[in-house]
Amino acid sequence: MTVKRVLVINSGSSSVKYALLAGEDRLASGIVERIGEPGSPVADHGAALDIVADELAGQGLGIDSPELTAIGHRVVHGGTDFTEPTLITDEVTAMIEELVPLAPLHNPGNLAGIEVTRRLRPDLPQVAVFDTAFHSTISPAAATYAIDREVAERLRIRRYGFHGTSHAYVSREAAAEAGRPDGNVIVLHLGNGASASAVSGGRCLETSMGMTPLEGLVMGTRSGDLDPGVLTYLARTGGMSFEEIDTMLNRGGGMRGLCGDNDMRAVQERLAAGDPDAELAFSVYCHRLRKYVGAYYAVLGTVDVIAFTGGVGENSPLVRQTALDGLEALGIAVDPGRNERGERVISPDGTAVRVVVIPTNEELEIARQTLAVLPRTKHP
Ligand SMILES: Nc1ncnc2c1ncn2[C@@H]1O[C@H](COP(=O)(O)OP(=O)(O)O)[C@@H](O)[C@H]1O
Ligand SMILES: CC(=O)OP(=O)(O)O
Ligand SMILES: [Mg+2]
Repeated sequence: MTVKRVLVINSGSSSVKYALLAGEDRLASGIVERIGEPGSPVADHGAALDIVADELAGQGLGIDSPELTAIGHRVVHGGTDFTEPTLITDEVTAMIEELVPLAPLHNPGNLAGIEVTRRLRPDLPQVAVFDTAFHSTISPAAATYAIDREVAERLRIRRYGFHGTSHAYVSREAAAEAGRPDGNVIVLHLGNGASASAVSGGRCLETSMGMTPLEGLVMGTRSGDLDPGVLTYLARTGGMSFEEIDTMLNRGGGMRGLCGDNDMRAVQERLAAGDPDAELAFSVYCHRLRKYVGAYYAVLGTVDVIAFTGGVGENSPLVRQTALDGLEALGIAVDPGRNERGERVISPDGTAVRVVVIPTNEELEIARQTLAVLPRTKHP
């Protein structure tokens, strides 16, 4: 049996990541960054996809390869229309287009990627894997904002949640490794964007991002949770336009807003040097995390595993230690030696809750979900 090859395209707001997988093996992968930023040679997502195509061709693994079975695309917002990976047709791209107002920073880039690869390979099945899909199981109690119901329904305002591919992959790995595939897991996905989820028996019960990827944890450049009264105050008294407010919260908030640096490595270097702005930023970041761990403990009732993932979660012992500090009464603790050495299990033996570090693999999960769709559908 030949191993099926899947090309995965992960278009973000300002980057495109790609990976070519043969079964579970990565044959090639890369990233094109700073798309559309001032001074960047990469003008838009179309230009980024050209670079991806060139890089693959340069390794003899071109998009035109007859060995390719399918192409899988990350699509950030699937609204309530898409709760499963979906074979891409003209009708599907039109529906993704309709969701652009709900994810203006993300869905246009996803669509640009889809357009390029469909043009290059109209013969191949292409599948959309949605960030929101894994969270479609959260209850009405968790999904509903307490605002006017008619307005909310008309404008599709509710909690959708994001990073679902990562939460699905990491929660499954964490539960299986703990010997508790039906267990309760809290996943902390800490990258540039950051989100938490509460998962029970493989089903998502709660997640920290909301209608957009702005709610919840403190992120690199996004504020996370905020009193909604701040928005009206900024407009009415601060004299800011909605565009300015949007930019301030999405691109000039989070760690960047608090201390000027959005990269956690830089923040930690300044912290070590005693910089008070970095100290405040770091403490706000970790306090918010600890608060969500406590909240999701209550949502789940009992917790088997807490899993850290994403660039910060995988690489920062200091964040992991600080975020879970003082939770011994809940059966949560971090062993300093294991944590510093970056071991897979970082809790001490004998504690009730296992704390683990699991590198996320969104590309592998997208490839798996892409292949899972194929037997169920016929490429038109
Ligand atoms: N050794 C490290 N220590 C602390 N933070 C790190 C380290 N390595 C990477 N990071 C942080 O990871 C973040 C990027 O996470 P990543 O998951 O790669 O991003 P994305 O959300 O774009 O996929 C950055 O804030 C970076 O500072
Ligand atoms: C949805 C989202 O926040 O994605 P990212 O972390 O890639 O920006
Ligand atoms: Mg990411």
